[in-house]
Amino acid sequence: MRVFFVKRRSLKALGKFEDLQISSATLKSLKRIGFEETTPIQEMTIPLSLQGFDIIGQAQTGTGKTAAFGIPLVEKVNPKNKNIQALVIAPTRELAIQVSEELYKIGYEKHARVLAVYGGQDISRQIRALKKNPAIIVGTPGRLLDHIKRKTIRLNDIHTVVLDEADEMLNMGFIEDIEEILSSVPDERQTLLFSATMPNRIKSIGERFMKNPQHVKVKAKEMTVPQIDQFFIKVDEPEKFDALTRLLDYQSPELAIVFGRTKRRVDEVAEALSIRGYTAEGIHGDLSQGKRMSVLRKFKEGSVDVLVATDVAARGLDISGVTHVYNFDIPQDPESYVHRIGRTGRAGKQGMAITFVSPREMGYLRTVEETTKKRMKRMQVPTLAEAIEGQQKLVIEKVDTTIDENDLSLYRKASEQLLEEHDAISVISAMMKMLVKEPDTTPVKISYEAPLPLRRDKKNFGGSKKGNRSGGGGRDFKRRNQRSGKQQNRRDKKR
Ligand SMILES: Nc1ncnc2c1ncn2[C@@H]1O[C@H](COP(=O)(O)OP(=O)(O)OP(=O)(O)O)[C@@H](O)[C@H]1O
Ligand SMILES: [Mg+2]
Repeated sequence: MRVFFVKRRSLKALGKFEDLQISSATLKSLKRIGFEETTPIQEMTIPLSLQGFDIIGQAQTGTGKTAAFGIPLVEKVNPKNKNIQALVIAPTRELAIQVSEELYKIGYEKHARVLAVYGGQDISRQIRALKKNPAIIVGTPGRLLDHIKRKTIRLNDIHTVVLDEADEMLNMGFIEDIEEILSSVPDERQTLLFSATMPNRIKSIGERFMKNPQHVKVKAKEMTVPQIDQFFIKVDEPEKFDALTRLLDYQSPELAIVFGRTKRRVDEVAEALSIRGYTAEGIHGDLSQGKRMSVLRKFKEGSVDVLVATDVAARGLDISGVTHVYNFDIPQDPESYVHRIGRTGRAGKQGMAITFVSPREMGYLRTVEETTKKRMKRMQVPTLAEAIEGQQKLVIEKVDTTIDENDLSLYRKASEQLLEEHDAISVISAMMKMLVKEPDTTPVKISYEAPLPLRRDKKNFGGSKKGNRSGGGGRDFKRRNQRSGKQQNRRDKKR
């Protein structure tokens, strides 16, 4: 196995798509999308993929892995062939939809037909769509298997299989489905695995399904992108909700995702935020597909500005405008942390991630830091005064733009009258008070959630960056990885 390393930190471009032997039709599609230059993972994997190599592609979140596998995939599609030629497997329905949309855009000029098949959508509708001869199928494992068993998907002509979020797909919750799907695909195929994280244990599982895989890793000092400012707040479980609302008031995120550990947690936090006057909605695996899609749509449009989610939204989702990620509960796995916070700071944009950690969970925090090779800075919960100050700043910004962008002549007379009766500061203060969303203390119900079990080994607690990376974390991982399939399934059901 050859290992390629490219030393680049983020989305900084390396080269031109024109130099990568891509057809003029696809170049035209890329132009239409607005991709001008390649990202490092694209630069490195597209030529190898076009040459037919099996690839394990690893690069930080938000650095263009979808197009890295998508462009060669589209290039290799023969639009005249009526059979399915490529398969992309993704862990969640929303991600399958998103990837299919991006492939559609990349394949637009080549007329490469793309179809997403996923659970929760009427299967007969999918069967009708499958009869229209899509060349590329993007799907979730369960529904793909369903179609394979019904023989509504024929895999004989498939030349490429992509596992997006490969480490997740090869983990215990999904591995059996993946094995079954791959056994139905011709052996003479190209297999591509992509993810921001690729623990060695999982990589070797992946290699079982590959021939002479080329490992392309965009090398960076840290596993997370440098544009994400990472903080933690040490907070007792019962204080978490008020800490969250203070942060939301103080930081006024454009769009924020709050990750919770369980579905109940997500429901309760979303409900409690709504009661306190935020436009928040929850998303998790127990909701109907229609509801999941409508929540996500509202979030993308900005009519919901806080999305409360389980790990179902942790991987792959690319929603522009997500400025803040809050880990209401610290994730159990460092990989989950990397993907969760990677919902912000995408495509070179700035982002902020704040992780709540209860005092006895500090071991998990250190394990995350050891894996990502990045220290989180400690932050304090904003004070009430700071929260109000944050809201005032928002009002001041709004006032500035209103003055800049509007004709206010109709309001002058009333304003002058007010100023005859009161001094200017009193008038403005009163208006500020009316406009500022003052912290709300309406009682809400958040059930107590026990912190994660104490990590036995708490090595590397000090401040040294050079900690023994396989210390406490390594041992814990081993224990975790030995969980039975049943336990893993239970974990999957929780989200
Ligand atoms: N060459 C490019 N030029 C500009 N923008 C790009 C380019 N390639 C991808 N992007 C944009 O960057 C964003 C992130 O891309 P993508 O979703 O593929 O990231 P990813 O590496 O798969 O992240 P994750 O690990 O979270 O799945 C998307 O909005 C995508 O449109
Ligand atoms: Mg991705």
